[in-house]
Amino acid sequence: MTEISCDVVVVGTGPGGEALVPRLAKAGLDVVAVEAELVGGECPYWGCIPSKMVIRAANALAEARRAEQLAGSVSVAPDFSFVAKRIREEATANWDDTVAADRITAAGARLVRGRGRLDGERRVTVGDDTYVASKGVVLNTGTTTFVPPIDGLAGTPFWTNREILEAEEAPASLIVIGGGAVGLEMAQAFARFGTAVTVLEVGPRVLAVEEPESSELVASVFEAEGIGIHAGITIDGVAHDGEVFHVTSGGVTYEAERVLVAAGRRSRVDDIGLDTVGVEAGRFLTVDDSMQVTDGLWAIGDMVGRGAFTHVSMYQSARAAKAVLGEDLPEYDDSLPRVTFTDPEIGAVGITEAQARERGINVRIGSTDVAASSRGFVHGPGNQGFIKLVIDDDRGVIVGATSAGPYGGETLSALAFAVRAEIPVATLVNTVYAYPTFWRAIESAL
Ligand SMILES: Cc1cc2nc3c(=O)[nH]c(=O)nc-3n(C[C@H](O)[C@H](O)[C@H](O)COP(=O)(O)OP(=O)(O)OC[C@H]3O[C@@H](n4cnc5c(N)ncnc54)[C@H](O)[C@@H]3O)c2cc1C
Ligand SMILES: NC(=O)c1ccc[n+]([C@@H]2O[C@H](COP(=O)([O-])OP(=O)(O)OC[C@H]3O[C@@H](n4cnc5c(N)ncnc54)[C@H](O)[C@@H]3O)[C@@H](O)[C@H]2O)c1
Repeated sequence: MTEISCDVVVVGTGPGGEALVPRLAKAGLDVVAVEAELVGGECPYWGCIPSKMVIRAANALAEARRAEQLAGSVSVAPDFSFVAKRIREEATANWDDTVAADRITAAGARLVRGRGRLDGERRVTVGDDTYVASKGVVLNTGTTTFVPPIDGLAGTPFWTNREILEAEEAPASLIVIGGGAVGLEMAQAFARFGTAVTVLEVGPRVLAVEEPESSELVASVFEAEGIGIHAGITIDGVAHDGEVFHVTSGGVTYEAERVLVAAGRRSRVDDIGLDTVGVEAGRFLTVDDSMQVTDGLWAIGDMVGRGAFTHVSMYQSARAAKAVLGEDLPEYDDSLPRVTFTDPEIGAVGITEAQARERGINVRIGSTDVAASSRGFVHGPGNQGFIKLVIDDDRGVIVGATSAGPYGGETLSALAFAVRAEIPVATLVNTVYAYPTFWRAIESAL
């Protein structure tokens, strides 16, 4: 066992860790980055980027089909190989992280390939080496796919987000277990490539973390596109006969060429030696607003349970950098903007109506139908959407908002600033909204 000294060890380089390492190295610290798989984590290789490329391609197909109603006849022949190629050549370099790894070493940090494990305070072991960090350790070990304990599932060749984003062709049929962001985004995108898709969701509604209106909108659009949505069901068993999956639920058997397990994520907190520093993690690792777990130990990203999004991980990375460098930190922004990239996009920020009522807020709701707005009317096919504002009537500010519709994630930006900066509703009402934009619908909702 060799002991190697340094200032900071970053264990896991998801998007936040990947950004943190050069930032600390450029500030003059001796930084060691430990990565078990690919530098950059899930987002660039099996998450955000390739999934959004599939969605971009699928939406182009959907728009081409809509042109039939707007601009004349169009012939669409979906071919998944185009996006499969783009994912290989433009997004992931065939799942090769050389460029990202070089960025780390070029910044003066050391990159150690392997699985890191805490070995007492400020110590991380990788293989035969133990890194002793004078300032401390930052954990960014992320999540893995949660595979629900469904009878028979474990022994089958099911797909996770990784296999579906490595696919070279769209399967003829697909059963999606889980109607959250991963399941819904992939369900619609593959359906637009011609895959027959069925979504099975154990909860009472899909996209349950968002407003009920968002769930209803997505379900109705999906059903109109021929996607089967079954919520409030229990999956009794999964079998694979060598060619076809058989998924049974309440006396019904669904059959498909592929099954995608998109039933949530599990934090990688079990095998990273937290016991050696006296920390017990539940589903997530608890941190304070400076991302500190205990003295000399920080954590960022999905594993801290403050929103499993790349932008959250990056925000926390910047905070952890300041904390490690001993710089002052402003208050934590917990406004949590987020976008589910279905079509229509479901953008949301802050808290939902139900959460506001649970908190005892004197709630006033503003809402409007995007399809009925001037821009929605002009847009025509694919114009479904709504804007919903959750207003704290006592304080006169918006505490949560949903922007669902075409470019709903972009329209969200105005609402994200309104929530974050607590712009008074009176000011928002006394504002000019450009005509005819989608964001002008915010005025109607107000
Ligand atoms: C299909 C899909 C689509 C998504 N789309 C979006 C999106 O559009 N927008 C968005 O904001 N978010 C999206 N997300 C979520 C986003 O990918 C995550 O929030 C983001 O990757 C941040 O994760 P993280 O930094 O916590 O860890 P991860 O990305 O999981 O990275 C953790 C890293 O740590 C490494 N590691 C783990 N254990 C060890 C160890 N012991 N030693 C060394 N290394 C270790 C892993 O190999 C990995 O590289 C998506 C996720 C999925 C699955
Ligand atoms: N656009 C984006 O920003 C984006 C896209 C994808 C993922 N993400 C992030 O990744 C996280 C993980 O996404 P996810 O969709 O895997 O998880 P999720 O937790 O959002 O959704 C999982 C769904 O699976 C359901 N489920 C669980 N067990 C089941 C079972 N046995 N049978 C049927 N359904 C079951 C749950 O009720 C839930 O609705 C998200 O919470 C999000 O933060 C973000």
